[in-house]
Amino acid sequence: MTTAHAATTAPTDRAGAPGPTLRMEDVVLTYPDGEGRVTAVDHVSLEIDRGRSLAVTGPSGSGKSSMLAVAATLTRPDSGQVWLRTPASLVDLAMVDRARAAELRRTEIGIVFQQANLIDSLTAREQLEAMVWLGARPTGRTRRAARRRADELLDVVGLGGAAGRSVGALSGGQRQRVAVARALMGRPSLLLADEPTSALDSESGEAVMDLLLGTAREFDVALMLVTHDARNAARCDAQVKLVDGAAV
Ligand SMILES: Nc1ncnc2c1ncn2[C@@H]1O[C@H](COP(=O)(O)OP(=O)(O)OP(=O)(O)O)[C@@H](O)[C@H]1O
Repeated sequence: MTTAHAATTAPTDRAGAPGPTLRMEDVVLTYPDGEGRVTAVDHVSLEIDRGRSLAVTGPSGSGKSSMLAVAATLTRPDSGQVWLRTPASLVDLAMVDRARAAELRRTEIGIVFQQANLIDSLTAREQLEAMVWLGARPTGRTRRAARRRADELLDVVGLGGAAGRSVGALSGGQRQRVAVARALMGRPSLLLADEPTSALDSESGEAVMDLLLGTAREFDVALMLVTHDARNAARCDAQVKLVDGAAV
């Protein structure tokens, strides 16, 4: 079994102790396929430390998105452990129920997909603020805090001047930068990005990569990047290549 590392510290098993932010151990994921099952992830292990980045590469159908879906709590693996270490807890994502998974996706796990999936009628700022309303009934204080955080993050992604513009009026690259800002709203420990630049021209794609790698370092977030682009993969601290679901 090969373990891909974007980690510098030894794993330990206590919350609060040093160790990788994400540690996936011997993960297996299968899907129903006619009478039988297809193995999408085949005994894969990997680690990512806070502030570090890991690229998951491999040919089409090799299991990259499935691996990310497991780390995102969107799919539960058949077996294996998926340890997420946050400042407050150490949790096996393979074991959490749907409600806890949804809470973790709001607070500890930021996700960016190929398409930004924004609500066009909202402004960039509202798009980010909506992340907070999903978790709690807004009060005056949480409203002000959400607005402050949204504006800070829009500044970080270079869209401070566009906070009040409808996202439907933004370019593809700008929309993806809003999606990155939205993924950071909950102050996540883990940022997951699935082909975040493949719908963009090379210049916008590079800007989004700069942003993802820069924010991972700056905010001490562990970044998993699914990509088929060798240049993007080479910019990450480490890489794992999947072939037929297995790390090679
Ligand atoms: N919901 C599903 N039901 C059944 N099989 C699936 C499902 N999702 C993925 N698979 C299968 O699992 C395997 C891995 O798919 P996955 O999408 O993870 O690969 P990928 O490397 O991300 O591919 P791509 O680069 O084309 O997006 C493939 O054989 C795929 O057909």
